[in-house]
Amino acid sequence: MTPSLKDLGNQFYTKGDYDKAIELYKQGIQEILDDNNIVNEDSNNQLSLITSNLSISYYQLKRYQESLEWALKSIEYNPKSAKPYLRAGDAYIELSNYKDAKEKYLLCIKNINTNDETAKNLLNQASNSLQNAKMKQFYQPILEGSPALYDRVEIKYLDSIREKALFAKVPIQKGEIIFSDLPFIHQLSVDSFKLHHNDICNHCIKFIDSSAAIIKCNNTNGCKYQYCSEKCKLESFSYHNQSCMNNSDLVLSSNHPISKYRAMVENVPTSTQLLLVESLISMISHLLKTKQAKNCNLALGTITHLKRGPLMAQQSSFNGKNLEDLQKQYQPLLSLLEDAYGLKLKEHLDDQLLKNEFKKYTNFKIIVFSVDFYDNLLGMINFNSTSTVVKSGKKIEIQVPVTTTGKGKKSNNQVKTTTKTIENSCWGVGLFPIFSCMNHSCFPNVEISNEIIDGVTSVRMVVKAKKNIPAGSEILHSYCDETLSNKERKDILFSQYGFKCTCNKCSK
Ligand SMILES: C[S@@+](CC[C@H](N)C(=O)[O-])C[C@H]1O[C@@H](n2cnc3c(N)ncnc32)[C@H](O)[C@@H]1O
Repeated sequence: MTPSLKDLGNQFYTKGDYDKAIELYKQGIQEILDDNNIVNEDSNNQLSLITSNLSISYYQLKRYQESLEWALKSIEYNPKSAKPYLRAGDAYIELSNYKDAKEKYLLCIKNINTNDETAKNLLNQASNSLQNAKMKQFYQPILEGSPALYDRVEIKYLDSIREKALFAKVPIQKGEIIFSDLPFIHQLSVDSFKLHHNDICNHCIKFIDSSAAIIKCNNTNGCKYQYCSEKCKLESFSYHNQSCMNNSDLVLSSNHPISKYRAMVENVPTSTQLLLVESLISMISHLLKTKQAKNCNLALGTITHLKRGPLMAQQSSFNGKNLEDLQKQYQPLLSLLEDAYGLKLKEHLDDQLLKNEFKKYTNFKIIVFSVDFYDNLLGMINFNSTSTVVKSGKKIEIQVPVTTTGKGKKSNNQVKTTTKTIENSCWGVGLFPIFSCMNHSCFPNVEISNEIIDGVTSVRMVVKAKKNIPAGSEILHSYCDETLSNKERKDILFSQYGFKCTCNKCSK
């Protein structure tokens, strides 16, 4: 049996000769049309298959408009076939039309009506592509909005395990800065705030020169927040507004729920993360009250797209702790946040949009004060946040305790102090929109820091190539110290980030 023109085309397609494949597919179409004066279902099905192949051939040649046109033709010939919708969706993605891509992927999924291996693969491909379209619809405007920062990277959805990932769009040389990212929200550590609130901008964490003008927070009633510019003051409004200006007694009153919350978290190892949760809840509440967002997710903006999951459930599966006990531990903190930032029925909830945010449970609590939401915020911070170190460039002297243990069984410990010279720096934790799309590798190809140029640091996260990175490669950094043992890395990655690393180094 002589092979059909379609089969011949397929042979050239497999060899990567797409031009020749296109030529043969087009001849094949003509042959079917010439042979079939009367259009019937069989010829239409054949035409749908061959035009779908034409679409993918043009796609391979990066001729996306033609790829789309042939995919749409293929759909016309057989609207019940699933694959042409996938082809059309893929072409729409390349043409930056994410809305139509989403629609076509959904139609592809809807049209899959068998359960064999090919159908399962197609379903998997279409589901991943649908996620990719949704993700791109959100991230592409951010990347394109700041080309100076982000024009060397792109974000793609990989699969249901690793989800989003960051890729190099161009070849990158070792040592080059690939991109840098400003935090969506940032929290200074308790110690850094105590030590530095007088010499930094509370929003951008820049050390302010003693001769420069300092802009104070509007609240004259004791708030220690200060800024280096009106812009920083304005930008901090969404998260600082409620914890300060609406509560003029806050700083003075130790009975205020916010003061109590801060006092409760002050000495726990994750204090900075728990303070960041407070800032996030403050921000969500502010945006809901001022009707700038319809619901918590919209209030979270960019952060909505960060990887989330319940941290307590993660921890209980890691160390066998009882989930309910863990949740009970957090309940007092949550109640304080609700007292401080809760929406009041009469004052704020006359609006249908906000009513939709109500928990259907008791007492008209809104979802933001449910333990599940709090847990998801903790998970989101755990999976995505990164520490920042901003240095002033100067050294300072601090007193550190020296503990001397006297002789004898019941001797008293005498605490003496000694002077230590340290680099004057501020520690914090931030959530970064693009940076947080980067996956982990135990063989990272980038290193991260807060240093833009020699010795000058800021709260901006700077991602530098550790090796040459070819265009199209995934950009990966290590979530833990790569020199740790396999077991140590495995434990950190699972307990903190919720995944089991499958790289060659970990599988040894
Ligand atoms: C900062 S996010 C990275 C972006 C993430 N892929 C997403 O879609 O948002 C961290 C999360 O990504 C996933 N992840 C990162 N690296 C991974 C890897 N090598 N293998 C499996 N999952 C990984 C884990 O779920 C982790 O908690």
